[in-house]
Amino acid sequence: MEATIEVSGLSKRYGSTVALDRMTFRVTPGQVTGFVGPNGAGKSTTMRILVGLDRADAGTAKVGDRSYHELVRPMTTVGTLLDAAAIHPARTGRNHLLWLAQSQRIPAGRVDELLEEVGLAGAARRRGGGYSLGMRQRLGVAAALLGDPPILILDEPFNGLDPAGFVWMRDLLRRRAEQGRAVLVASHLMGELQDLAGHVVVVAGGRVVADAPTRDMRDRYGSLESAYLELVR
Ligand SMILES: Nc1ncnc2c1ncn2[C@@H]1O[C@H](COP(=O)(O)OP(=O)(O)OP(=O)(O)O)[C@@H](O)[C@H]1O
Repeated sequence: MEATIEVSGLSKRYGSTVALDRMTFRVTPGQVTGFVGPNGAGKSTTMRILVGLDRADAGTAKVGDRSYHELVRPMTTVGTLLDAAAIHPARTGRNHLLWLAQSQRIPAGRVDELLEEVGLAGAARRRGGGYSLGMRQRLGVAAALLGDPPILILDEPFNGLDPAGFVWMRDLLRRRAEQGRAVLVASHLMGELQDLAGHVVVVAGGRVVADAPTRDMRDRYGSLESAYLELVR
């Protein structure tokens, strides 16, 4: 299986709202790809469709050459962080991960390994409902990494993290990309992405307006932020 994400001619409407309008791009392994665009541009909708949480009206969305529904143990192909708040408030962080691991036949030992890696070992036996936003985010990352997937799809992974958390997240994403994984990161943090992402897909109004190496955008516009502001005007 090739660690790629492929979105082709993806269209989606919610009533009279056009969320996606023939969205098309490809994410290749070995680098972080930034996914940027104004509020409502269609980033989350694209990601939700990629991981089977929503259905497109037209077009295809593939992870590792397959649509999400065709994956037998999806968490071993694609790790997702879309909504960090999506944890059962009464369940402990550790039980949340254990339950996910069990559903995918992932060894339980992996859970404690990951709790350690995301810095939640000390809070693992506390209820998720009492977690701060940053702690939920860390738990969400642990869930995404559980199946050691070659593809990661993360929506605003820096949300709620403290400064040390930023450094940690940056290193984690960079390392995963260097290992040859495909890493798609939606974010509004242009400064962060300028350093982290090798490639950027800019979207507006449900379609791609630019798809280029970050270096090219920086060379042409001075910074990723200037490129963004120019491109989505
Ligand atoms: N479940 C839904 N019902 C109705 N409209 C929706 C739904 N989900 C998304 N939309 C609409 O689709 C469009 C794209 O939204 P989407 O959440 O994908 O944007 P986004 O790029 O992720 O924005 P943000 O940067 O604010 O997260 C918006 O106009 C939004 O209002």
